[in-house]
Amino acid sequence: MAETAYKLVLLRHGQSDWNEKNLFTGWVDVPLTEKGRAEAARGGELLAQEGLLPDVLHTSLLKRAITTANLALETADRQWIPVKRNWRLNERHYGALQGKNKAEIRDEFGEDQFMVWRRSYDTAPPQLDDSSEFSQHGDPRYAELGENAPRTECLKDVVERLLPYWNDQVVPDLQAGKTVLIAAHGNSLRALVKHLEGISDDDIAGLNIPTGIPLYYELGADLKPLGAGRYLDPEAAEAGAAAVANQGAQH
Ligand SMILES: O=C(O)[C@@H](CO)OP(=O)(O)O
Repeated sequence: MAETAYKLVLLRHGQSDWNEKNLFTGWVDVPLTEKGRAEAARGGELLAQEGLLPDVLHTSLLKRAITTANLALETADRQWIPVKRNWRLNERHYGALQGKNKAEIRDEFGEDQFMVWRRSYDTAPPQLDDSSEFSQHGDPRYAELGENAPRTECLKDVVERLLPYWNDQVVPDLQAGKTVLIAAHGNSLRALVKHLEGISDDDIAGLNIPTGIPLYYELGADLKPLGAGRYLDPEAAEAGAAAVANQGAQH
């Protein structure tokens, strides 16, 4: 008998305005660039070519993920599928770094501190003040969070807030035999991949997720990957991940 194989596709949004400008973004709701829109459409093309047609979509509450999913599904002719959106799929809240240039932060604080803030598992950047122009304080989409809305997060915080959504909302869709598309972000997807693949707290620092390229997993009945995750365009994914890793060096 064939092994159970749940089908899961992870898609980081295409290039955003602030990816292009090399700014820490987090929960700031920035749009895609034209390049990002093209990446998203190409992502949909890859899904269609592979016959990986999503039955249900889960997105964050941020327009770069929402637009990416819309464009990909339009290309794959799957605009009609049901959609669930949740803040638990949002990018990591980048605290006081939101809106700051990555290369300038690296220059000002040094490579070590920069890497701790950017890729350590359990050290969050300083909190973002509610009065900052880059704060989400008072944003109606986070009303349900009240005073518990994050003002900064480390990756560990993201794992902790993401897993209840994974278990309660995504897993039932997989178990119902649906091909699930999750359109989200560099760090919320790093958190999910860490969980799925059992990557250690140290090793996750070296994992970077490229923009706009579907990452496909087959999961067994125990919800663990049956093999390695597979990017539908592996060459572009390798180049894209290297570009993400290198962002602090780009002036
Ligand atoms: O700025 C951000 O929100 C994220 C993703 O773009 O950046 P990083 O890859 O540096 O964690």
